[in-house]
Amino acid sequence: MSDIWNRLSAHRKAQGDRRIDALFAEDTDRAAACTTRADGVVFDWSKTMIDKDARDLLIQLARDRGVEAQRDAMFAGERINETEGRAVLHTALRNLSGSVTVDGQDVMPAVRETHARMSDFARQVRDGSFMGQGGRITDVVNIGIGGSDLGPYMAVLALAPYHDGPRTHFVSNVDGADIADTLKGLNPAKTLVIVASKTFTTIETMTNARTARDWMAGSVDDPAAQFVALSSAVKMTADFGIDGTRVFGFEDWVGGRYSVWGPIGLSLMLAVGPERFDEFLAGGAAMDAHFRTAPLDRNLPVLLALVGIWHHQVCGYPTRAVLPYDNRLLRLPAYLQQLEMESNGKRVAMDGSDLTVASGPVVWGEPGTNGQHAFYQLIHQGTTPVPCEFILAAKGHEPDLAHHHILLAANCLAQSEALMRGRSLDEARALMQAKGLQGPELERQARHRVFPGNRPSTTLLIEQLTPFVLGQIVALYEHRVFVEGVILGINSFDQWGVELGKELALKVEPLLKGDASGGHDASTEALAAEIRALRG
Ligand SMILES: O=P(O)(O)OC[C@H]1O[C@](O)(CO)[C@@H](O)[C@@H]1O
Repeated sequence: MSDIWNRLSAHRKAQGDRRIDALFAEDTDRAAACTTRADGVVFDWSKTMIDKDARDLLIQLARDRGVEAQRDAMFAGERINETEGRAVLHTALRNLSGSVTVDGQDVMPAVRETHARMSDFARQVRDGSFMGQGGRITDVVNIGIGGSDLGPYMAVLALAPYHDGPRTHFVSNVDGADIADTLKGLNPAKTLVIVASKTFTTIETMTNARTARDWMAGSVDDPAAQFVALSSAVKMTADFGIDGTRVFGFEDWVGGRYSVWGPIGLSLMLAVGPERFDEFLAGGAAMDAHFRTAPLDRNLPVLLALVGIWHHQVCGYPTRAVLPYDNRLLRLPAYLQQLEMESNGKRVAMDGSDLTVASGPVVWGEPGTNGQHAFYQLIHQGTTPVPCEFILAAKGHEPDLAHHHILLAANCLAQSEALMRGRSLDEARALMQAKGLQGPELERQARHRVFPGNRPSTTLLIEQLTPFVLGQIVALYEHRVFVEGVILGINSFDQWGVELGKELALKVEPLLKGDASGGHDASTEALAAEIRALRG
């Protein structure tokens, strides 16, 4: 562990049982001093135990770990994904007027050409000049998993007020229930199926794609004519029978969980239209520009990452809750789970040595106010603090329901205030006294009503959830994950940890079919035998 990590942990220890609210008492300017802004996005991290010394140490950590140099290397198209020998250039997909070279070759003409083809295709589907074999396309089914599902699904839900294209559905799970429930009620002759898979080999996606093709073949003469492929493996899309005019390719320097900005975002483009999609890209590009130019101590992704590092690696809190007070960000926590846990859930550093600090935290969450009636009990009174990251828009999209929005916002602010302040035993006693209790019963009841408080939270405030702002938010989290990865010294862009389970699933399949036996542990063999018996 380097000196700076030791100093951070010594500083944390020295804070002892000091409280967050004491930091406000000491510094009346704290709320403003601990608020970082980027093009209308406001990030308040004042309700944490990051005091001035901790902040300086964290900024020093980012500087020492080479965040600025690594950031510049990423944007310059260097092969920073060393275990896969790839550049990391999802940022190129949202900066269409830019120029980036990989191995001396300008990659932007191809990016622009694919974007233009996608936009043309989306316009044709939306205005009816591209039709299904039974008429105008009414429904789009995106078949993909992981990054080929979570990004577009999250964004389509988030931008519901802008959705004026065909209905959009998402199928990801290999569980037949997913595709069966989705296709039920759809007219195959008016449905467009998108097979979204970077590799075009992912077993869940290819199984679902074949099922969709069979479903369509029952109703139309040429099912492949209503299929679209989004992939880096263009040859495999041809083998599946999809005509090259409906194949939108992308390069291997776009990681799956970073791919919503390009062809994998086609379902979003069909839903909201190419112009709104471009606003989403512009929001991402604006956050890129901020990330590239703002000094570290005023850099939003850097500050967000450092707050994460403080809570997980320094304070040792095992999880992080993302709590959007915006029902349309329903899938954001799931999207961030992949983005953060697939990127930074690694136990070795880039050079193969063991990490000497903890890897990324468990990320989870649910929109407020629903979560308040489910798991906030633990957040307020459980024994392990959970740093909470609130996300709130100042305005909703329903002017007639503004009173709902005020209530929503009031709940969000109240939760962060309650987490910080808590309720002391004396306050709880007073409450019980007011109810007429006394003696040992008063004491017992009061103890249940104590909130320890001093629980950290941050608030990300936006004006309204528009396509541009959604782009800013997604790019913000991408860069946060990148900065955390650089500080931890890991490669945030590979995902070897998903391979073993995939390989073994292929070996377990024949066991379940009764075509093979042996080669597995006794528990797996016994469970497979039980399943075979139950299936009859
Ligand atoms: O787009 P593909 O190649 O089907 O991959 C889907 C997902 O599978 C993974 O490779 C591993 O689960 C993810 O990184 C990726 O987003």
